[in-house]
This record gives sequence, C-alpha cells and structure tokens, in this order.
Amino acid sequence: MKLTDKIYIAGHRGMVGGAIKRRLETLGYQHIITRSSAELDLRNQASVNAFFAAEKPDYVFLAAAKVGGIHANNTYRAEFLYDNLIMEANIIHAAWQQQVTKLMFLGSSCIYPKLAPQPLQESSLLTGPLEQTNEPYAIAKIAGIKLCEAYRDQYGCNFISVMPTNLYGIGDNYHPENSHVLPALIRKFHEAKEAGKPAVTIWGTGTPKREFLYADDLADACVYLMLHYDGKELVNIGTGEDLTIRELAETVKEVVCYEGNLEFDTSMPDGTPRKLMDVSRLHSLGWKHSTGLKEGIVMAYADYLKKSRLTLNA
Ligand SMILES: NC(=O)C1=CN([C@@H]2O[C@H](COP(=O)(O)OP(=O)(O)OC[C@H]3O[C@@H](n4cnc5c(N)ncnc54)[C@H](OP(=O)(O)O)[C@@H]3O)[C@@H](O)[C@H]2O)C=CC1
Ligand SMILES: C[C@H]1O[C@H](OP(=O)(O)OP(=O)(O)OC[C@H]2O[C@@H](n3cnc4c(=O)[nH]c(N)nc43)[C@H](O)[C@@H]2O)[C@@H](O)[C@@H](O)C1=O
Repeated sequence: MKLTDKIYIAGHRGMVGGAIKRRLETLGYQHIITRSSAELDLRNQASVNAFFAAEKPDYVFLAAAKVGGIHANNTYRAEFLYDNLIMEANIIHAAWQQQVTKLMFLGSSCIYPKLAPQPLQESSLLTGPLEQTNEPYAIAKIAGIKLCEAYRDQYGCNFISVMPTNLYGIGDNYHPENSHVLPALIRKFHEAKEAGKPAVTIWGTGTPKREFLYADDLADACVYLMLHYDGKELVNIGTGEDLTIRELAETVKEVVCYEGNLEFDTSMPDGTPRKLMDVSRLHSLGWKHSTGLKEGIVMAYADYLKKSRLTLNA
C-alpha cells in the first residue's frame, strides 16, 4: 500500500473507521476516501456501484456495519442481519468489479460457536451453534467471511477477513440501551456519580468473561495486516486476556471514582459465557497490542467527558 494509493474507509465516522483513518493519516497516507451514510447509503447497490466506478479505490477497509451491544442485537434482529448482509455484499461485489487491489473485511468474535473451546481458534468457525442474542449479526458476519473467500477462490481477489474482539475507545457509542458493555458502564458510573445515586445496575449475573481491545490498537493491527497479510485464513485480533463483567465494572467504577454499590439485573441476558480469542496467529504475524485495559478505560473516559461536555454545551 503506497502513500499515494486511494484508500476507502467504509464507516469512517464510527469508532473503528475513525481510528483507522487516524492511523493512516499519522503514517502519511495522502488519499483517503470517505463517505457518511447520509452521503452514501451502503445498502443501496446502485449507489455503491456508482461510487466505486467513480472513485476506483485501490484499498478498502470495510468497517461500516450495523453495530451494537447484546440488547440491540437481540432487539433489532432483522436490521442486524439485513443491513450487514446488504452492505458487505454491495461493497465486496463492487470491489471485485472495480478490481480493488485489496479489501479487509471486519468480522467479530461473535462468529464463533457459543460453547467453542477457549481460547477461540479461527478453525472453530461453524463447528457448533451460535449465541442466540447475536445470531443474526453473527450470520451476517459469517456470510461476509464466506463472500471474501468465494471471491478469492473464483476471481483471485485479495480480500482478507479479520475478527476483532470486543472493542472500546475514542468515538465509542454511549447509547444507554444499544451500546456495548464497556461504554455503557462508563456512562452509568459517571451519571450515577454526578447524580449521587447509591447504586449502579449491571445487566446479567456479572459472571460472563469478555476480552477488550482499545480501538486505536485495533486500527494499528488492521493497517499492519493490510500491509503484511494476504492469506485466506481468518485472523483473530485481541489481547489474549479477559475478565468477568463484575471485574470490569469494578475497574470502571475505580476509573470514574464512583463510590456507590453494584446491583445485578439478572432479567437481562448474559450472552456468551466467554469469548477469549486465540491470538497466536496474530502474534506469529508480528503484531501485539500495546494499550492495557485500565490505561484504555482512562482514555475512553476522558473522550466521553469531552464529548458529553460538548453535547451539554450544545
Ligand atoms: N465495537 C465493537 O466492539 C466491535 C466492532 N466490530 C466491527 O467493527 C466495525 C466497526 O464497528 P464500530 O466502529 O464499533 O461501529 P460504529 O457503530 O461506531 O460505526 C459504524 C459505521 O458504519 C456506518 N454505517 C452503518 N450503516 C450504514 C449505511 N447503511 N450506510 C453507510 N454507512 C453505514 C456508520 O456511518 P455513519 O456514522 O455515517 O452513519 C458508522 O460510521 C464493524 O464491522 C463491527 O462489526 C467487531 C468487533 C467488536
Ligand atoms: C462485540 C460483541 O458485542 C456483543 O456481544 P456481547 O459482548 O455479549 O455484548 P455486550 O458488550 O453488550 O455485553 C457483554 C456482557 O456485559 C453485560 N452487561 C452488563 N451491563 C451491561 C450494560 O449496561 N450494557 C451492555 N451492553 N452490556 C452489559 C451483558 O449482559 C453481557 O453479559 C454483540 O454485538 C456481539 O455480536 C459482538 O460482536
């Protein structure tokens, strides 16, 4: 990937797309192409085809998606399947038609079977039933992986698929119901501290375990793999370390300096009991994460405060 190549980031306004854009700009890439969903609805195949024909990007980071936490996945099941299927199919097909040099598809750790042996190996894909709460999203992601494989097999396309673990960081989604757990806890603890509330409600039992990677680390991994990996096999991207939701809540509570109690709402789903990624392939390719969880949460909280001050002042 030369500094003058045309690079399209689908989803540049999102947490991951924004981090990839920052990383590419830092490295001196001069020709980054972006479109918001208002400018280009990726569910519209004719618009996507026209965009690719006009811009003819050389490289594509496919980070656009319908994304959310366990409650959003379980509530908007049709949207999570339809939107993600349509967006990835339109982009991958147009990338082939316009002879894109290389495309990176972003999947997710949820593609692996609910009870697959831990840590999750890339080879465990399609070896067992999926977690029910995010099955539509997982099926869409698996279809994206299979599309990239099929276009490689039939047309020789250099389309690679990477599987990030749970992510957090700058530009995360802090929606009270639809966000992922880490940004949700940052918001809950902050608002409880500001309001002097005696307790914060955590969904589920607190016993599931999750792995968290700082989004700017993921972006660095994505650029590294775009530069150095051309294989057909999936590559898990994570830290290789996990903790319980209760431990995560205690950590966020400490960072936010909230002094109240935790309460657990077991009417809310736990989801997958554990989804720790096996990152040995990633490490063998020469990349390892650099931001520790507590350090990352401190930076994410600072970003949240900056953004919430902005909205408060809006
Ligand atoms: N967040 C996480 O924990 C994880 C995320 N991932 C994957 O990483 C990728 C990015 O996730 P993340 O950054 O968190 O998601 P965000 O929700 O922050 O960003 C998603 C982006 O997709 C764009 N988008 C959504 N629908 C459309 C549409 N119809 N047309 C055009 N653009 C659209 C949005 O554009 P706009 O803002 O212009 O509307 C937005 O910029 C996704 O593929 C996700 O599956 C994988 C594992 C974990
Ligand atoms: C990235 C990944 O993200 C999703 O899977 P998930 O990791 O299960 O999602 P989550 O982050 O929302 O929850 C993790 C755990 O945390 C508990 N939890 C406690 N309190 C809150 C809370 O307040 N909000 C949320 N969202 N969860 C909470 C919650 O009950 C669950 O046990 C899917 O998109 C999946 O498809 C995917 O790819």
